[in-house]
Amino acid sequence: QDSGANVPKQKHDYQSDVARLRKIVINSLYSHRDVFLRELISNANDALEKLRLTSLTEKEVLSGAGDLNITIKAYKDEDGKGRVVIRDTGIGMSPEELTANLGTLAKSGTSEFLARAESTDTTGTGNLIGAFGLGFYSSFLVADRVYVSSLAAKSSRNSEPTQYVFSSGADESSFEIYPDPQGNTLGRGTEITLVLKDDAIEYMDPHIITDLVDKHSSFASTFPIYLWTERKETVTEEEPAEEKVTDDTDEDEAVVEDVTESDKTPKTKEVTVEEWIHMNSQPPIWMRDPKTVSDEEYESFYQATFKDYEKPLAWDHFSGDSGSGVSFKAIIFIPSELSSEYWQNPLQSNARDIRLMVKRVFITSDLGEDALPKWASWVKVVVDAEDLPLNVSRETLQSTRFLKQLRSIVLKHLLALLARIQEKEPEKWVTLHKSYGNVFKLGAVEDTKNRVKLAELCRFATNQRKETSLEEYLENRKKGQKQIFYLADMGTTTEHLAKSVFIEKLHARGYEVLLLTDPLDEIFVQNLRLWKTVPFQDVAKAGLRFGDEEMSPEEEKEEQKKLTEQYQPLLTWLKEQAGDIVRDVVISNRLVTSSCAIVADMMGYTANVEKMMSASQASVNSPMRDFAKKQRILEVNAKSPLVQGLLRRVEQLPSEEEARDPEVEEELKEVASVLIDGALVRSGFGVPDSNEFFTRVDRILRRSLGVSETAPTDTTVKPAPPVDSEPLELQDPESIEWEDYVPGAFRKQAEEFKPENQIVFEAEEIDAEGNPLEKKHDEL
Ligand SMILES: Nc1ncnc2c1ncn2[C@@H]1O[C@H](COP(=O)(O)OP(=O)(O)OP(=O)(O)O)[C@@H](O)[C@H]1O
Repeated sequence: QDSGANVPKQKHDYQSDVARLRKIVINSLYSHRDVFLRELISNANDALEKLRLTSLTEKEVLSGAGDLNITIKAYKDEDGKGRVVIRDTGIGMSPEELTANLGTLAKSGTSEFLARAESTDTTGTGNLIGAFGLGFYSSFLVADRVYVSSLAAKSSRNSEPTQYVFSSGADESSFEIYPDPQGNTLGRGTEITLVLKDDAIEYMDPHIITDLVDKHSSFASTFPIYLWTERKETVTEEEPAEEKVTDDTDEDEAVVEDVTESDKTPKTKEVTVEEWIHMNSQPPIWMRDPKTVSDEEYESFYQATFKDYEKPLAWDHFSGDSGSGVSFKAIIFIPSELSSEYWQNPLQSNARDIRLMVKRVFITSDLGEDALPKWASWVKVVVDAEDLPLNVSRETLQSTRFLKQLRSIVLKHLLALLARIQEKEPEKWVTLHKSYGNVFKLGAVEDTKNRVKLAELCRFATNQRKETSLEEYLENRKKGQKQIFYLADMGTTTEHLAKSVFIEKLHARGYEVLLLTDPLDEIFVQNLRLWKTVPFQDVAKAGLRFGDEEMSPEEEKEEQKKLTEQYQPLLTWLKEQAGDIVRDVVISNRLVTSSCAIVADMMGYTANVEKMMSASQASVNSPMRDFAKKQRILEVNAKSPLVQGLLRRVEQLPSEEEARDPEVEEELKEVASVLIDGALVRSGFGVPDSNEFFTRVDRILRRSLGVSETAPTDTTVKPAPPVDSEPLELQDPESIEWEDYVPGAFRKQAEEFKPENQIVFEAEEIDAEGNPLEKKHDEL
């Protein structure tokens, strides 16, 4: 490949993001130069896969070149520069595609990546490449100049393709596209020629190339990858060696066999034997016996196949028969982390990484929406089916029985793998749970078929320990306990929940309560309703039973009745005061130190559910919601001196109209309203009017301090000056040159404003006429 001096060349500027990316690549990634080879091999593999897929419906694309393979050749050109040429017989690119694919970046998250890479030092950038992948631009890590020659596959849309060249130097801000002066030499596909930088000449060494392919790319392709080599051999004159292109080294050994039988010493000479070595000749790992595959091989395979630069957390390699007569081999992988994209929209996420092969030939990784439930859409799977027809289209595939069976096969193995980690690998389990914990809760809600297994994987904090499974919770239940107690308040901390008024008594008595802070938790318990026949009980709701009550429910009712009679005047009076907020006022059996609390009735919403509903906006004005909102009960603690005191005061209120003292009544009402609002806050609800609430608190405080309740606060303030009628001098908005916003720029500016970075000016103060003043300031 050379510059093609006599052909018309079109010059294009790189899109600005490409220019930025190339700059990062060239300037700061010296220590990651090796990545170029795997990136180019991976692109070549993708192009071959695309060709093979297209050929299922359009045979014509296969014309032009024979085998589907990738070749790598390194040599010195006539100028003594090292060149590495990577060629594939894949789908190829038209000149328009060369321009669009290599001159622009179409990846999501590009700008964010670039901003992060630009603001990090070189050491941090390695991780960033890991997360992003540099693709084709990594060529410029090792090359001064890159030529990409490409001939698109023949198709109905492009029946006479022409071979074009993309050419660009590492230091250039533009690239050129022109017809290949050598004509259509490729037959089909793409050839990338890297003119190596002088300090990257080591990449010509076949041993280094072989090592790199072995380490990173031997699993990147199911197509053969050949490396061109030459070696010196001594052969007899009669039988000179020929150049061979073969993937079988044995044949070449036969070529050099000395077969001379003459008694004369045979004449020998040294010849150069050129040979294509097949570098990835092992069968794909999913076809091998799991016992013969090392952990490193699984890891490299996963990284190359799913383009994840992190190693997988765990995997399971198995084979089986689907029951519908399809035998298969499969590996499922759990990525080290759940991608952050997942939680942005978990209910929309479809499995995109089930790579279905038929007899080693990749068919598709898009098996439709129902390929896996949403909770498991992150799992990476390679599955090779022996007995499916090779030309299955996606539509027919989706209706095959095998696909439905595949779903349950994958889920069964995934759940077994998760359970195995939980049981046998505590450290890995902790890591796994950190990333996937909530996925199991989502799964238990979504996937009713696997609900029990998924719920077994869920963990919750409690008032007694950092973490428990539902199973462990039940093991710790107290005699007679027939409910799983929980308290949910999304967005708070478990420490905060542990101090809640609702668990006062349970905690004091030694009962364990699940403390749920994630929005998913409430949905989880509401859906499960019970675990192993034991129902969940929201301790912020009516219906709480400890299970060891000494009295029978009848006796309790009797006792409650007595207390209620005793406190009736207070209960009735409080109900008048709190009529807008609660449906009833009753004596509590859940409070120890707090004077009162507001609980949701069986049909009502707890504070947490109310929060969730406001967040979702789903049914803001529904009558059901209004009804449920009013299903709250004010519970008062009969043992609280405050409540007892209030009862006494209420009892003392005269009933005869003429004896009533409105001032005393007002004062008492104020106390009650603060008590009720306080109960709302304490129970996690919002107060209807917080301003009003604090005004009342203010009045009560004044009273307790003996300060006049009516004395006004001096509220005079300096009013603003009159409206300024002078017109402002406005700048023409068109003439303003706004700088493009660069993420991270504010942080940079803030850094610059640190005191040590401030510039100190020397200046003198001047009067209105511009004369210097006597007093000098040395700093401004
Ligand atoms: N050998 C090739 N044959 C055909 N098309 C190619 C080849 N190499 C690159 N391309 C095209 O150029 C595009 C850009 O390649 P690049 O390597 O920069 O990004 P990518 O492959 O999309 O992503 P990444 O490599 O980071 O996963 C590819 O998507 C593909 O369309």
